[in-house]
Amino acid sequence: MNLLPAALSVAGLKIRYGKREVLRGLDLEVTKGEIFGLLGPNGAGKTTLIRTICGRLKPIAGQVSIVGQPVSRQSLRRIGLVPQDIALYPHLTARENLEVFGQLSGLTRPQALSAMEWASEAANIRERLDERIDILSGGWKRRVNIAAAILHRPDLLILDEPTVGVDVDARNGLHDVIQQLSQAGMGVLLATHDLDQAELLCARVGFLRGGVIAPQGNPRALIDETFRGQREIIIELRQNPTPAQARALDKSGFSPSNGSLSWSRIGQEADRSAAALAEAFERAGLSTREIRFREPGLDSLFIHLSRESASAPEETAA
Ligand SMILES: Nc1ncnc2c1ncn2[C@@H]1O[C@H](COP(=O)(O)OP(=O)(O)OP(=O)(O)O)[C@@H](O)[C@H]1O
Repeated sequence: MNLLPAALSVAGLKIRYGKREVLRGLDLEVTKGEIFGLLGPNGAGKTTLIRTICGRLKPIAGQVSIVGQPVSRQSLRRIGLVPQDIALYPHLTARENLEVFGQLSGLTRPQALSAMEWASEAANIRERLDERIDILSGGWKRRVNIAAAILHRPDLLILDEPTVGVDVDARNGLHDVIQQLSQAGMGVLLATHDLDQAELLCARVGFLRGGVIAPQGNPRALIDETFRGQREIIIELRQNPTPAQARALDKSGFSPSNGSLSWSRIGQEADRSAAALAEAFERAGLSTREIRFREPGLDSLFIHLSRESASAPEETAA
């Protein structure tokens, strides 16, 4: 049993924009040392949730606690936020940026120096400290942004899409940094569209849809519970389907997975049914380049849940 307060605890959170309730009784807990992956389609409310946790939006109901304390000037200081857009001074060096952020977070000069030392090590940016931000690549900027956000050693680190616009090597470097910060005891809330990243880094993930986070759990366990041994069939087409063909594919349970040439569906089909499927596609005027099967991943679950949400009726507050 964990008797320490969670890094973040959200209970029954409701947020409304005008008549539209975007968060409808949302519950979430991120423990210290945990990386929680916040997933959800565009417009589901991830930014709204992050803004509420950071005290920028006032809920109409529910509570947010940061290390056991309700949102206040004091408790907000225990959060480090790395926003989606790089928030650094482009004409200053990484070191100068950290100095500015150190001053802004109210640290004395000696405290700021030791914080800079620690944060540069933790974000692995020592070798670039004296370079100007505007000449750094996306990955390095992101790491400097993380260093700036952790200067005050927060208990909760919120990362909003940290690997957007970052190449593969830099993405791996960022993953190492995030993992080390969680191992050092920070709770990490990672909002991401990168499902491979979530599967790799997060012990738990949650899908924000319909104003709540459901389901939540270990990625592998959620995949196994949902698909129960079924496999994903992926069909690569030779040419884009017409709108009518795309509608027919959608009706048969297929979703486009990577542009409109690749379609996938979860099913019971065995390898030997690939030929029969290819024939059925040919009859519908769709020539197939490849049909393959694989174990479903978090991306398959995401597509499955997004389809479910899309077919659910939209609710509006009275
Ligand atoms: N200030 C606002 N006034 C009215 N509606 C808003 C406001 N901010 C966001 N919304 C709406 O609330 C919903 C949730 O928006 P939000 O930006 O939180 O989603 P998101 O999950 O962060 O999306 P994305 O992944 O695209 O960043 C959207 O339908 C959006 O249009």
